Amino acid sequence: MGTFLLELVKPLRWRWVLSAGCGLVGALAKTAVIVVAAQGVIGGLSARGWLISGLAVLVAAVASYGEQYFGHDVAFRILKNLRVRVFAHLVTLAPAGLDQQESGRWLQLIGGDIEALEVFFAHTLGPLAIAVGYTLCLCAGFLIVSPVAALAVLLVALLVGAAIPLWHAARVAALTAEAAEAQRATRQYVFESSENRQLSDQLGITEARAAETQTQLAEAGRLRQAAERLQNTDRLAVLLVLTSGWALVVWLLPPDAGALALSFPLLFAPQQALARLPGALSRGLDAGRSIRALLAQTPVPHHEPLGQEAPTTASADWAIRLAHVSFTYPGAERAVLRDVSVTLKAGEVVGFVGASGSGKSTAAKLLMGWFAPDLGQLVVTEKEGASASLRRINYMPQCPVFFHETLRDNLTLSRAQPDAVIGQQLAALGLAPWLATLPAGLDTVIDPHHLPFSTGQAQRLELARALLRPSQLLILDEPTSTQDPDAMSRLLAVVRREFQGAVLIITHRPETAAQCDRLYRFGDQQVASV
Ligand SMILES: Nc1ncnc2c1ncn2[C@@H]1O[C@H](COP(=O)(O)OP(=O)(O)OP(=O)(O)O)[C@@H](O)[C@H]1O
Repeated sequence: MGTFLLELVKPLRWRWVLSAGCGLVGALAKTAVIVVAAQGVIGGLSARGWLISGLAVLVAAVASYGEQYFGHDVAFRILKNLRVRVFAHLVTLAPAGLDQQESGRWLQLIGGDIEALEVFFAHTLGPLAIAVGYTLCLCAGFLIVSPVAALAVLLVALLVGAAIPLWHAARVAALTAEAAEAQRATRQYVFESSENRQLSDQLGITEARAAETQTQLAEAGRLRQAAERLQNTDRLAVLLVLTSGWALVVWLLPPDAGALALSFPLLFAPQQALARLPGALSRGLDAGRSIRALLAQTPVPHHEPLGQEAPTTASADWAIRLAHVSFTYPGAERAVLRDVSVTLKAGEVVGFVGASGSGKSTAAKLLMGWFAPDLGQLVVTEKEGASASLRRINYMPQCPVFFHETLRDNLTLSRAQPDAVIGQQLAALGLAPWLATLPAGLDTVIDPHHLPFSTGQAQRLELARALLRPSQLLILDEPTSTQDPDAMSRLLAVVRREFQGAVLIITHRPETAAQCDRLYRFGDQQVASV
């Protein structure tokens, strides 16, 4: 873990050293101001004393600024670098690696863990380095006056800066872990509730979910408050250590070191700043562990990436085939498919039918190259059987997905495409009358939480999106589940007319299956051609 964290800060080490250096100089300058002021209280200040304290105030101010500036510079650069790395890695894991993963986990990682690491570098490592350097300088200062008093200073510094924070951490560790878990669960719940707001409205459970969110937030708050309360006992312990140390040092110091004796209780601010260190340290280490685990996650073996060449439509000879394929999901014990072969050819509409869980979507994912088969092959051919690379595939998932963008951008996925072409596609799918009701037309901004269309229209819009993007294979996952039989026939007729590539339909509906050219029936790890 240490190596991973050091690796993050390595390119920024000089900025970090500058921040810690400024912090140390600032702390020493503040101490000089305190001692000179104590001297003033005891015997009045000479002109030299005023000059020294004036200079020390100036140095302390500049050094504090430097510490904050460089410290935050390091922290925000780490924040940026980590976010870029994590997002880039998520892209390499998608889609198979993110399949069936909890969104709350990603939110916690991106929102909570990366920020915890930023805090770790800005408010944990820096103060630790400053406190260690400062304690050494303080002991050296006292050593000149009295070696025994220097030992007492070291003891107080260790108690305030290490023993009390560690004692605090031991009591607070379980609470912190529980609070982090509560936060993750709350994020997942809030995320799901807002994503499925429409469904909650339909079922009349929106208020119940809102109340549950309040309860979860209150629980997370309660855990945080419990951790805060523990700090009061720490403050008391620090007060006790400082007053006993003070009495001891006053007794040990020679009479002419009155300024040091008087200022003693105010000399341990850098050590007191470490009060929360172990908590932040363990939170930082936990966050580091989850981020490292994500970055170490290797992409699921999949087919070679889709070709980068310009989008293409299928030639008449184009075909894609799973040949004698067996597949078990990573970590699962039972194979979903065993020695299965299916072929899809340009111009054909093929249906996958079979019971729920029989492996229809899995076969589609293998065709899309999300996963590589354990045995057998994914074969793509064109022009009289010559092998070809897997190019553009369009997948229309069961649940339509819309972004908070204009209708145009939702349909073209931000590619330049003439409005006339989009309009024709919508008209072909029977959506022209609906489009005419939108005052802003294609410029209408779609709010994913308040969709301005029905579920059936949403599926047709998704199909329009798929047809607007030239591809060789179009996979429709239950495309007609919310369509009435007439609308369904029209929809399939449009697909046949508008699309030249191979079409795969995954369906449970006999009416849809009846309209396919060929069917594959899935069941018990096997597939039969019907
Ligand atoms: N990412 C995954 N990781 C592990 N197991 C999975 C994953 N996706 C699906 N499965 C399992 O693989 C089996 C086949 O699932 P699949 O989704 O392919 O079935 P299906 O025939 O498409 O079902 P449905 O008609 O309900 O969509 C099921 O037992 C399912 O639980």
